Amino acid sequence: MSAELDVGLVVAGYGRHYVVETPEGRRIICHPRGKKSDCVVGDRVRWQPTGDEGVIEHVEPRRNLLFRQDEWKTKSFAANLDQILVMVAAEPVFSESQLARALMAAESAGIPARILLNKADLPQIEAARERLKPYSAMGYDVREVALKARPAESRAALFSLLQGQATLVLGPSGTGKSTLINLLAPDARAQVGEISQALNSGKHTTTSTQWYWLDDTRSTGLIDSPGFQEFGLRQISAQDLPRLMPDLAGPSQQCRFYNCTHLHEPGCGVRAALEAGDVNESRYRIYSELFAELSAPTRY
Ligand SMILES: Nc1nc2c(ncn2[C@@H]2O[C@H](COP(=O)(O)OP(=O)(O)OP(=O)(O)O)[C@@H](O)[C@H]2O)c(=O)[nH]1
Ligand SMILES: [Zn+2]
Repeated sequence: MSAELDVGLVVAGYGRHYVVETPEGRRIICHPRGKKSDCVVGDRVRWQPTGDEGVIEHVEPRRNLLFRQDEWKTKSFAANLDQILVMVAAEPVFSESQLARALMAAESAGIPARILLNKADLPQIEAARERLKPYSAMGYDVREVALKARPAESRAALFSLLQGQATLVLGPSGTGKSTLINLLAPDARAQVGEISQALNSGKHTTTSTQWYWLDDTRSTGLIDSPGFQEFGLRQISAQDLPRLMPDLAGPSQQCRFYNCTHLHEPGCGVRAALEAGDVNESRYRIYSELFAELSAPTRY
């Protein structure tokens, strides 16, 4: 690798096209060298100009990478993250399994995660709060906002959480991700810019991963990624599940058998904690479902 190559940050990815930002803030369309498209938003890269565009020659080693994996494919969200903000809302009713999976993927990648509960102005907030109680009890930071109903207050509360960090926002459709981006990065459209709009013509803009700066000094980054249906966790082995679930980790140390599956063995610490009410039933159900899913042989 030549030291003369320019450095850059990957700020958007559209299939095989990437947008790379220079340290001065200029954005250039780049293509990776070779066939494999192996860079993701958040990557630090070395590139060189080829006319108006550029070629990515080298991807710097990553600090971390958040991805999901099913039987057939691995999908990367972003790299070099400081934290993940998993968004849910009072309505639509969120899937606890999806929430748990996002948190476990983050744990497995070694990235801190927080939970953001939106639409606190709606009456359904009570039920959502109740469902999130086990998550605060197991140590997750759960914040409530009303992005649309109380924007100024929500903005202030979020800024201190995000300042100086690179944060990936994950959340199902309808939770308020666009509302969040527009509230925190009022120039979001301009940041996506003509380059990206041209690359993305014909497609809906939220189908690509996009990095937004929240401040003029470009030190606070918010990354929005496309919605998805399934959050596969094939990168995790069934035996590793309790380690990635903070409420099960402790009890699983108490099991009589070192290779306890926590499903039927005598002297199981996890099931004892479940019976004592220290582990929530829905969490145990999520564990059992994931255990079955990750223990099943791949079908091809
Ligand atoms: N009541 C209430 N509604 C909100 C709040 N924040 C956002 N909404 C509404 O929730 C709906 C979804 O918000 P979006 O920001 O479009 O959600 P999204 O997550 O980007 O959804 P997609 O565009 O489908 O990915 C919109 O109708 C918003 O007006 C809030 O604080 N309270
Ligand atoms: Zn056990």
